[in-house]
Amino acid sequence: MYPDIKTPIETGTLKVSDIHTLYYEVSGNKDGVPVVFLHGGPGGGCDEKDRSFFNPTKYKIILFDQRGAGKSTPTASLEENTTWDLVKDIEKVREHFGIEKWHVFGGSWGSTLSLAYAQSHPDRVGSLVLRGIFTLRKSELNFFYQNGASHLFPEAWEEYIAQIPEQERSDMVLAYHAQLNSIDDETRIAAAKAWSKWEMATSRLFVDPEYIARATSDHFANAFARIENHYFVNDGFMRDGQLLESQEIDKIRHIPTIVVQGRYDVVCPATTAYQLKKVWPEITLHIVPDAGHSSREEGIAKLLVQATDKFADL
Ligand SMILES: CNCC(=O)c1nnc(C(C)(C)C)o1
Repeated sequence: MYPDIKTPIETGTLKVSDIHTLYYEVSGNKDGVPVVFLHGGPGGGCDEKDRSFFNPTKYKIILFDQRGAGKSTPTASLEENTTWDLVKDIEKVREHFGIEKWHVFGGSWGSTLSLAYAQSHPDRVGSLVLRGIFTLRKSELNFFYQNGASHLFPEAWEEYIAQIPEQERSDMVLAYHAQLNSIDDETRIAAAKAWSKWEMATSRLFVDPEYIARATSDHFANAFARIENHYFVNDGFMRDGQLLESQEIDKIRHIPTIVVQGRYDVVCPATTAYQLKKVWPEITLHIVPDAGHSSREEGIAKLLVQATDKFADL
């Protein structure tokens, strides 16, 4: 990855609805090739290291926290917070900067949102760099939150289900929804930490205690868990498999696209990236043999930077 960028060249806020105001920042070259970074979760917010996937001399690097995430306000708000609200927000950010067309970069939920945005506004997307493909199908949610990843991380799974009474464990996403929306603060925070810890404990090939520690900060866990769960109980506000439908892919087939996928990604397993390649053979798909889900895994980060370097000169 490129060296850390500790200070953006510009930060600001953008009011996008009666309720929501987004935090954004610009790094790199203010007159450079524009790229927008779409973070994961949903609800995960941006991290300063996300600036380093891009050559700062070539790119105008635009990061923003999606509704309710990171520094956007109100924190963890679920009102007017849907996939299609976020797609409209991306257009509002683009128009705010007076950009005609930009590159789009997203991993995990960020890949979901990148696909939804590109299929809604294909003429605004110069290229796509995607990581850990997630299309929010019921089968994907079932694998990670009900019966799949649980067989690979039994210790972390035991902690995740301990939060839920046995009689409610047949639908973990729904059971967590009740606790994440409880009127009792303690219940809400405990559920948010347990939900977030499950994801952070399974996001890397080698479990990273520091990475997990981030999940247990109240502010992060609250937004991450509540917003993720809200989207999942609503099936991402999409038809099951919508983003992979051939008529949807036809809208973006022409867009240069590179996908980087960890072989041992248990959060967003490689099967979805493979399905995307089957329906969209024009994409370049890299499956990294020694990586899990995180964009910071060495093999994944290296190929992501190779991809952004390639597209900078498009
Ligand atoms: C199912 N959600 C996976 C996702 O989008 C995601 N995983 N980790 C993240 C952060 C890096 C933003 C914490 O997002």
